[in-house]
Amino acid sequence: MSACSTENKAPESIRSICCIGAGYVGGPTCAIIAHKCPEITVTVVDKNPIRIAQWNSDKLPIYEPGLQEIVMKCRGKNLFYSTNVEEGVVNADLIFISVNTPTKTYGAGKGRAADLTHVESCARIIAGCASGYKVVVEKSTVPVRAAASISEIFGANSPAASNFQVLSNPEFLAEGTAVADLLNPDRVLIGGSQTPAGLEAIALLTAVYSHWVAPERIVTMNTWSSELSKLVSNAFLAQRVSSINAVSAICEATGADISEVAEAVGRDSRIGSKFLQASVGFGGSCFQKDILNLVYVSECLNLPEVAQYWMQVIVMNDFQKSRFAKKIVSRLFNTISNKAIAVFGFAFKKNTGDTRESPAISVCAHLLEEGARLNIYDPKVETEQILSDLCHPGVCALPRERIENLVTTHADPHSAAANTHAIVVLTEWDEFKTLDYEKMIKSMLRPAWVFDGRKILDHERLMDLGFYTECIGHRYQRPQFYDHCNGPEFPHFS
Ligand SMILES: NC(=O)C1=CN([C@@H]2O[C@H](COP(=O)(O)OP(=O)(O)OC[C@H]3O[C@@H](n4cnc5c(N)ncnc54)[C@H](O)[C@@H]3O)[C@@H](O)[C@H]2O)C=CC1
Ligand SMILES: O=C(O)[C@H]1O[C@H](OP(=O)(O)OP(=O)(O)OC[C@H]2O[C@@H](n3ccc(=O)[nH]c3=O)[C@H](O)[C@@H]2O)[C@H](O)[C@@H](O)[C@@H]1O
Repeated sequence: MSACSTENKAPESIRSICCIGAGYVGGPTCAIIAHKCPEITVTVVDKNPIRIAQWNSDKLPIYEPGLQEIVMKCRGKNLFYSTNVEEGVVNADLIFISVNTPTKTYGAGKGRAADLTHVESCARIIAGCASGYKVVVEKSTVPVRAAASISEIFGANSPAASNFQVLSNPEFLAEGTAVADLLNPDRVLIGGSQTPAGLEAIALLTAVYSHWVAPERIVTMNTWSSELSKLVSNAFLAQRVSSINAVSAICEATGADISEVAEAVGRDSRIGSKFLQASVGFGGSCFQKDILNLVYVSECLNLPEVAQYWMQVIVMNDFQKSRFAKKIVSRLFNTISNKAIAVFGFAFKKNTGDTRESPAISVCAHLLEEGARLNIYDPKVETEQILSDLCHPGVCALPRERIENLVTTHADPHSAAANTHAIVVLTEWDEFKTLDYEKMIKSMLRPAWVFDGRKILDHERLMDLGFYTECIGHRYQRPQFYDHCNGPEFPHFS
């Protein structure tokens, strides 16, 4: 397959890479490495045969703009996908561990700590089959000092593995922009032991990224700083979203506009304008999990005030999601039982089909528990995924059969909106901005509502067309309607 080093000493350069984990990170990252480093053989391995078959097919398992073209260009040349994890490991100079590290759902640290089962299993597989010189790179997001556990597993299981160098190289790509982020990263972070052998391994990995990343963007540091920096980066980003969302509630109550406030605040160069887009709440597989991880690390270090500080970011996010869902019920005369509602968007953000921790899941669950019938449209999320998310234990109090009865997925937004009382926008897909709302309102029941959880629609125009609207962070109702809705005499029919 490839010529990796069989000796114990470091090769002059990395010729062969294996990535364990063909997911949202391993897949795109390795495609870019293969694309930019034609002399390196890159093999992505995964224990999930379906995922590997999809990577080897014309329909990739994940949607990322620009990814398909790069995979098609490199696949079969220097980019391979396989279920044979051991073979991939044995043949590589450098091994990325890019497996999932979800929040623990059992035992010590349940609901907070990162579940490192998959990382540990990779370490044991590597220790069990690899020899010669290997650089093992933590790409997965892990708690600080996880690399020490990997080294310990190596040392305890195999004399050969006790010399493997373990680096931390966390990934900062965002879904939907993974290709652009990987091609032009703000920084590549590499942490390693500050010994001669550690520095040698850091240099080898640096040389891989140097094929396309400028030297000043490759930051090296000690392993623990690198591991912690990843958790802290996500915590800071999520904290900005929760901060602006907290202010959005004040805007809705006062008549201030969150976009104007965000612009005014973000114009301060010390604050900056990014990640100040108010929304129905942040989602995605990582923000919540990584903050919980940070909370758990803080608790374990007997720093309860630090733990509570970061926990508040999640508390605010939960508040935002439930505040939005409750507002929908309230505006629809406090009862949505048996009312049809169109849901536009189910992915956790635009340009991805990923629904992990999507705010749409909890908002839809809330509406279903109130008895609503949901017509869901998302351009990239499959029906089975939507049902599986809503029927997942602990998400919605209703039995699966009832959820399946109440939820209908649609292949186009116009059919989703027909005969409904309201449209609820939960993902900021660009196509929602240019839909024919004039045609749509004619097929809806009156009053026809739009609840814009992403602040992407032209509400003045929607109101001209006859819609009543609600939007995160801004009051759009005409004054007389607003007074009616919010006054003490607001009718309660339930
Ligand atoms: N999704 C994202 O945008 C980002 C994720 N991360 C981090 O990267 C890591 C991976 O995340 P995703 O790619 O989203 O996860 P994912 O769930 O999409 O992919 C992980 C893959 O690892 C495979 N796997 C697990 N254990 C295995 C084993 N022992 N042998 C072979 N394959 C195994 C699974 O089958 C799965 O296909 C996580 O730690 C995450 O926090 C970091 C930055 C961005
Ligand atoms: O570790 C990870 O998994 C990744 O997590 C995030 O990336 P991602 O979750 O893919 O997407 P983001 O663009 O960060 O959006 C996260 C959530 O916040 C929401 N968001 C984001 C920005 C904003 O201003 N407002 C807002 O509500 C998005 O809609 C989405 O639901 C980080 O941006 C990446 O740097 C990191 O690598």
